[in-house]
Amino acid sequence: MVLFQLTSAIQPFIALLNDSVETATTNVTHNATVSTTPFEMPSSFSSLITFIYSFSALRDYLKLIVLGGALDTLRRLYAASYHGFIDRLFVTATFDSEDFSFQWMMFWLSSLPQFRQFRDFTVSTSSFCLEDESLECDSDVDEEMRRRTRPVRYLPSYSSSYKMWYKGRYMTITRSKEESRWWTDKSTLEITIFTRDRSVLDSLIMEARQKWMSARSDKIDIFASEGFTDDWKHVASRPKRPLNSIVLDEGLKELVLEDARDFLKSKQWYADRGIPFRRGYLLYGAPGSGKTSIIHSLAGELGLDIYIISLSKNGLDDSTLNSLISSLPEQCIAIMEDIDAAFTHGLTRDTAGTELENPRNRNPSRQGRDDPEDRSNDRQGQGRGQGPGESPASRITLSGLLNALDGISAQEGRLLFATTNRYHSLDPALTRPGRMDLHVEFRLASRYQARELYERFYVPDAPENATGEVVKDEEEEEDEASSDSGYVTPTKEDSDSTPLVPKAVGSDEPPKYSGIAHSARAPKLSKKRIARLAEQFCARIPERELSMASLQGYLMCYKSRPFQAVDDVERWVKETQDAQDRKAKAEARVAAIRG
Ligand SMILES: Nc1ncnc2c1ncn2[C@@H]1O[C@H](COP(=O)(O)OP(=O)(O)OP(=O)(O)O)[C@@H](O)[C@H]1O
Repeated sequence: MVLFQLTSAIQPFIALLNDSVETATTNVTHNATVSTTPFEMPSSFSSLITFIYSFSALRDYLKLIVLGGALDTLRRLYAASYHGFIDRLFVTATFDSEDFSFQWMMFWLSSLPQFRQFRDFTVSTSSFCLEDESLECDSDVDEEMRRRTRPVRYLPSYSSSYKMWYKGRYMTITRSKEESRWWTDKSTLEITIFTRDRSVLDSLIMEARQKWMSARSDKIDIFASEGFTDDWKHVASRPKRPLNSIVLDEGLKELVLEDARDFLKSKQWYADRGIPFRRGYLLYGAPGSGKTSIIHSLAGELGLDIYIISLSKNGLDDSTLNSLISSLPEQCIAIMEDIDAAFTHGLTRDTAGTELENPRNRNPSRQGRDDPEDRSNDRQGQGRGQGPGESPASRITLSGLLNALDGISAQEGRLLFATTNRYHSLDPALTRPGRMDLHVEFRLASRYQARELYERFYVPDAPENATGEVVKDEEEEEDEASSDSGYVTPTKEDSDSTPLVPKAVGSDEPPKYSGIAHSARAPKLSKKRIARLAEQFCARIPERELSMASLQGYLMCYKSRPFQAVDDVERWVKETQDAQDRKAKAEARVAAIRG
């Protein structure tokens, strides 16, 4: 039946062929009488085969196909046995540029002395180019150039394969770019070592990791998500912030640090009791009081990386959030800043399923207070610059967030830090123990904090005697008090023309000081003297009215003028209070108009 259909199908073509052969023959013989027999349609399968086989060219094609197939099979067999053989002799590892290990390997490679002997490189200033070992000629580069440009490194190029010896073993390194993914810069690094012992590869990776870690021992790595994907991306490296640079009420930072340290050591304790090995910290209180700063500082202190979870990120939904939290590494610090901002409508679990709106149009004068008006505004979808009808950017629901925090797939071993300026607007389900275990309040600056901040601000850079004190006699200090380091604040005109023109005491000619650091221009005071000034400074600061950030901002204007900072602080406090009053009155008027 099939054969019948086949033959009927090709019949028109054979007829066509007959016609064309007849026509061609007629043309070629120029009217000569030539008998041309038309093709006869084969009536059975065997006669079809015989018919096809009667063409000599087809016979040759068939032979070619069989021969080609045999050759290709032989080639494949050879390749398979060759790779099998090679696989037994070599250990091969591939590092993907989207994985962190790629950075270790690139950094390690570029610092190998034998790597420098090659002749073909890619020159790079990317983030894994750390400053400890860059170009050999870098020593000739002056300080300013160093500051203004990124360090340069030689990395493996895409076009070459590098052959070298590692601990007596032959090794090849090939870097290749993934051409199919034109929208990314994804590349891979393949390292093949001539050994049957996989521990050689282990030790190579450990060495690369160690080198990377020690080069970055003073830095913390920060990761963030891209919103639509559940991948973590390395976004920055920041120098560690010493914990003592943050001034809080006595014992507060020690409490958080000890709690975190204790948690990290207690995995077994949690396992024995069947308690999920996770810890959540809720840092709440006034804006600019050090919540974010202490998290960064703790990360440095505990040697953990920071993973920023931005709930208001465009495109983030419950399932992406869940995957993001599940894919956190076992020991890390996850931060959710301004967690209240995600709940623009004062969302509670009853409204779970409601999508959250784009946050962050905070009113600073209200932050840090439990303001009922704030919450009512929020419920109406106002007060953050987003109308009730506007489309949400983030699609997180409260139940989605709660599940992500302590659901079945939530990562174990992580420390979660959430910050908020509006503690009381948070849903109790979010703040309950198990999700937020330790609640820490950050208040506006006390006099104690103001004094500590002042002392740290003017602490001498380098100790000049054995006890670490910069010793000055009182007379010298009095001179400094009268001149306050001999520099004046620039006027608008000054700053328009030159960055800052200092005036030497008793001289009409302003000396050029280009490149002189503030610390060099500041008077060198003894610790005792600084302590006395700090006492005067803090006595003029009202208790719990100003934020630490604003005090820091004030002192920044007096970097090299500690005496003037004390003299002017009273006026500044008064002006700040007046400004706050004016703002409060304006807000009250707006509220009254709104009814
Ligand atoms: N307690 C503090 N000790 C030292 N510096 C502080 C302190 N609080 C704030 N600062 C300084 O103020 C700035 C802002 O601090 P930070 O971002 O940590 O405040 P925050 O409480 O997180 O503010 P927000 O709630 O607005 O996010 C930082 O530069 C920090 O150095």
